[in-house]
Amino acid sequence: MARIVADRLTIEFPLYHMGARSLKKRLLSKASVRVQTDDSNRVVVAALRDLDFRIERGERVALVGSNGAGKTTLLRTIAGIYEPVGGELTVEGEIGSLIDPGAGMDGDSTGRENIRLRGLYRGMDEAAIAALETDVAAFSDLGEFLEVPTRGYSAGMGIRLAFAMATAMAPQILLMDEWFLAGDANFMQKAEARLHTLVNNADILVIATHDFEIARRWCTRAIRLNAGRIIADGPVDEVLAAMEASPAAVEAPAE
Ligand SMILES: Nc1ncnc2c1ncn2[C@@H]1O[C@H](COP(=O)(O)OP(=O)(O)OP(=O)(O)O)[C@@H](O)[C@H]1O
Repeated sequence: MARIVADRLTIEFPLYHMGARSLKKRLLSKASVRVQTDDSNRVVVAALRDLDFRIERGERVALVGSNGAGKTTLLRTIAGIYEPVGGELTVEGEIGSLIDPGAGMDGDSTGRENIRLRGLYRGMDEAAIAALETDVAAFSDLGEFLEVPTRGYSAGMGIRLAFAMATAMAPQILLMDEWFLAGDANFMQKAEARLHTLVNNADILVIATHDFEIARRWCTRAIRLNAGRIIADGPVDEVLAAMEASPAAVEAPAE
């Protein structure tokens, strides 16, 4: 059973380059509710603050909000890339993520080796790995580039391989950032059909996007973030209509 539950989930990023006594630090801490000093007197950005939500099986959720609102940070936290500094996040279900094209990819290994590594990591047997290899090779259409270390790929090639790998295995929870739209038009046509199958088979979908059309097309619920806090959570049409009526959200006050 897939489920994501956040209970006062908080994520902070330390800003290491600021010295303990810097003037900049004192000024920033006074002027901003997001740049703060933590208990160890380090300067931190409060990327997500006290988030409470539940996402249950069958839900299709769009994370929306302006630049720096926390959408990508939340996706990465659900994917297990960042550890909460406060609160709790419970994720039940196998995750497939289309967040960073390069994530989980070894740049020194070829495309083909990366496919095999992913299969091994997932505990697949040799027959399943061979099937995965055939499927990803056909879908990504990388030809001889499949034999080249992925470090040498263009951005578009990296996206093709990452997309083909992530969508070859049906995850229960599918996390997507809108980078996948960066594919060229031909690839996107192919990608959409595959994405539909994947989304229909996934128990939970979470997309971070600025694009209302994408949110309306793929999602039923929207969570609006602003300055690291949830300021709206409900049916996608209602949340987006409110955003259209009032695009500039007010900075949430510090507690
Ligand atoms: N690795 C990091 N180190 C330091 N600060 C970070 C890091 N990642 C994100 N942040 C900060 O956390 C906040 C939230 O960023 P995030 O990328 O999650 O926003 P977003 O809503 O995805 O924005 P965008 O729409 O611009 O992609 C920002 O203030 C950002 O500067």
